[in-house]
Amino acid sequence: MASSASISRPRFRCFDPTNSYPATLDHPRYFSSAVSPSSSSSSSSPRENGFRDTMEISNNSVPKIVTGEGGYVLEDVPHLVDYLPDLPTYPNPLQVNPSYSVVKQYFVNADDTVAQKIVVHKDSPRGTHFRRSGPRQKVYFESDEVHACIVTCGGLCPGLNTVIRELVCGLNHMYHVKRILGIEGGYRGFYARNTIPLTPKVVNDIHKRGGTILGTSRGGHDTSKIVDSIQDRGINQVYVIGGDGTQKGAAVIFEEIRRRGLKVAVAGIPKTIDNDIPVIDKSFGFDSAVEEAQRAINAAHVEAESVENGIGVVKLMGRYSGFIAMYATLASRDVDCCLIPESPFYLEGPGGLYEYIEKRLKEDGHIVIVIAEGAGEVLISESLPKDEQDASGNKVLQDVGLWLSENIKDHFSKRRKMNITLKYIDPTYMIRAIPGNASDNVYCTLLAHSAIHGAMAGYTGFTVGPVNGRHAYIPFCRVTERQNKVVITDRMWARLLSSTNQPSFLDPKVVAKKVAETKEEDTEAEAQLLDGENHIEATAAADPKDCSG
Ligand SMILES: Nc1ncnc2c1ncn2[C@@H]1O[C@H](COP(=O)(O)OP(=O)(O)O)[C@@H](O)[C@H]1O
Ligand SMILES: O=P(O)(O)OC[C@H]1O[C@](O)(COP(=O)(O)O)[C@@H](O)[C@@H]1O
Ligand SMILES: [Mg+2]
Repeated sequence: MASSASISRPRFRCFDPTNSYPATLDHPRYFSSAVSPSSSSSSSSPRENGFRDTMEISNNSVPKIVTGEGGYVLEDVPHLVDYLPDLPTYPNPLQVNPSYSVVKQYFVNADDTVAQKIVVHKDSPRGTHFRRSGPRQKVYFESDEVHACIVTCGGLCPGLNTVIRELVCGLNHMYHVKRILGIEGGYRGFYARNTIPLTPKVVNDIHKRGGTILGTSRGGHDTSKIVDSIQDRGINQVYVIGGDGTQKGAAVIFEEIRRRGLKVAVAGIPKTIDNDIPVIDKSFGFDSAVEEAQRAINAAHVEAESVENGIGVVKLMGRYSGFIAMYATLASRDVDCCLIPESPFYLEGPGGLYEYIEKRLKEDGHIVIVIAEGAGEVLISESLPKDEQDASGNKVLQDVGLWLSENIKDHFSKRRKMNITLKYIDPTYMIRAIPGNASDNVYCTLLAHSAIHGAMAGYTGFTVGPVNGRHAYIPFCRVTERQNKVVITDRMWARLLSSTNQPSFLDPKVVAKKVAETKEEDTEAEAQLLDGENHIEATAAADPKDCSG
């Protein structure tokens, strides 16, 4: 728990192993939840800057938490020296790189951390922070010592190839790394497939293509075989691009590497078209997906308004989180109803979907409905029970768009005896297969560079990503402990409801319950900043979560 800033403590220095000067934080407490500050065995490890007594690092991989005054909390990421204390350091080659050496303050200050919550009240605690990403003065790898590998796992997402390209070019151009391997076909590729040597020439124009040149897969995460392969090949930097499942897999790989005491940095780059990874502002590929979805929505609208009682149904991706559907709806303005997993709906009776469709048909002559693939799960599983999982253990969903379309047709044609024309469009895989758009491509560069700087600086067991617009290193556990979801008691969903004029499908009692639940268990979700909003509540005190379990 965060300590009160008013408690008198000795003044410690916060050790940043990658800068030649010590950082200072007022009254930080460096501890792990499993090992008390006084019992840490690595605290006597010699450090090159001589600050070995200023902090304590656990030998166990538990959250590294620094607390400071005013409810300040730093949720730090692991570093190779946590378990390999005597590693030598080298000057960062960027110091003499003509492109970078002229950049004022190019190197990140050791004290820089990024606040998770930026809307605060006068007396709010300062709250959770993450280590700011970027190049450090010192690195823990010599350029010709680095043997990096890149793997892509899980579903496709626009921008995957751009991240691969930027990792290869960034490693090569900034740090002169020559040995970079592409692992084919996801995690199982470490032990069951060939590798591809990656050079800037090989990846030069792959960002113009959708998919991943490395291939991907679900399942097949065999930790010891993967780490054996890393060890056998002499790989010492592992760049893992993937979603929540992939980041969980990367966390286990990191733990095994740490257990074996290997000098191998593991960096995660979060990939999810669904935008379901928490903490980060948004995921790459999301903007591209929202943009591409406009074409399908537009087609549905054209079809629907060209006929009498035209109904257009568009299914968009979003297994558990309806961000693509919500943002595509807000962007399009042609959508009359958006259905997402987070907001339950019902078909029959007053306030139900059928009633709303009939109203729109009577008033406008047509209606466009966008439905996220995970919406209406309860309804659909009541009528079509199915309990399948994919190789990664994700639930295999039924086609909710088809189910909804059949039900609507049945209701209006057979029961209401209305002459309707319904067109169902499922553009999901067409959307997922496009290359990243311009803004995603720039974003992918920043993610790749953050990951490279972090690994070169000896950080490990981290995911990169922007938090309130500033790129940070986030411990794996923070991005895997829960899923990012649309908060339907938030203003963005209210904006959507007012833009479509659709019913909320919720009665006031359910809304009140949702508000209470949100406050209790999910204050962080409110800090998601896709809409630039941040809701700081009195309950959002600096209380670092122990996500080690
Ligand atoms: N809890 C877990 N522990 C280890 N590996 C996992 C875990 N969950 C998923 N994985 C692995 O991560 C990879 C990608 O996961 P998946 O859920 O398919 O996609 P995504 O990473 O996009 O969520 C798969 O190879 C899967 O075996
Ligand atoms: O058909 P697949 O490859 O299993 O993918 C379907 C799933 O992939 C996604 O696009 C992304 O999921 P992941 O982030 O887990 O890869 C989901 O929206 C969708 O449910
Ligand atoms: Mg996933």
